[in-house]
Amino acid sequence: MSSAIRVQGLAKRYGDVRAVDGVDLEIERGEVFALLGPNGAGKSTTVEILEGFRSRDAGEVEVLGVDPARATLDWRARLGIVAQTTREAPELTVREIVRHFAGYYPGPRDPDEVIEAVGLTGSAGTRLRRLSGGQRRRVDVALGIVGDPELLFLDEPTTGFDPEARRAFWELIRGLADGGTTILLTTHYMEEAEALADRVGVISDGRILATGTPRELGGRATAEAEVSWLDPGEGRRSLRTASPTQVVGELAERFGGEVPELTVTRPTLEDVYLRMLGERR
Ligand SMILES: Nc1ncnc2c1ncn2[C@@H]1O[C@H](COP(=O)(O)OP(=O)(O)OP(=O)(O)O)[C@@H](O)[C@H]1O
Repeated sequence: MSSAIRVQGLAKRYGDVRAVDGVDLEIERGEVFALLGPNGAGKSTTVEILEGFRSRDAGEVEVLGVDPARATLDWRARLGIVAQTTREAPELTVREIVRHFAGYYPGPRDPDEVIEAVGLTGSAGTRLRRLSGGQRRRVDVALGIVGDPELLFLDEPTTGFDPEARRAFWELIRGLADGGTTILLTTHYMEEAEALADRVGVISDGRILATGTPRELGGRATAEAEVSWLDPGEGRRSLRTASPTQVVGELAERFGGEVPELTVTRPTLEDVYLRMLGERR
């Protein structure tokens, strides 16, 4: 299978600002890829170039085998885009707007099924202006997937969701991924990247600092673990070690069984992400 997205040496300037400064990126078909980076890192600029909404200054870009700078309607119909929320058509109901958007695509999904998939069946007859922020966001997702896209762009999809809605959304995205949809996600939530992404890329100042699976990024999988426990005489103790199993074994022997308040942790995705950004500055 060919790549869904292939980017080489991508660059874009706004005046003196190098918003994207030599990005290389390859995303396989069927992959869920999360692009992580602080505000102003160049995520939106990169994604909008891939979507064909922004021009580039340099670099090679192929999305579903097509250069987005020469986008056609056929190509566009193969993409799904969930951008930041718009507030258009407040008087339409959920069902009306999903049906309306389905009409733009050659092979749309069943609108009622899509409404069900985003958990809005109970609000299908409700006007958009009456929905909560989180419900409105689900409509955005419904409009992004109603065309049955091969490639879905999700820009900070769960901002403003409560924890339950976020979990439900993750299930929806996993279902799409299981069905073979390629997904490029931007998010500021590390747990979202960890829950959904096959691979993540960290971008800062328009450059990719690292890519890898969430488990392995920045040497996470092989990083030292921290073993922590409560020592009755000395209070909370902790120890960094490359062999936590051995340390826990020794502690268990010392305590003759249960080690009080024992925890074993490795750096979180957020830890390695923040370290990478810190080293960059
Ligand atoms: N239309 C524009 N005109 C001028 N500068 C821009 C424009 N769009 C973006 N920039 C600048 O380009 C840089 C990258 O912005 P971009 O929006 O791509 O970042 P981002 O990673 O998506 O940030 P955020 O997480 O805040 O959405 C920033 O310095 C931004 O100020």
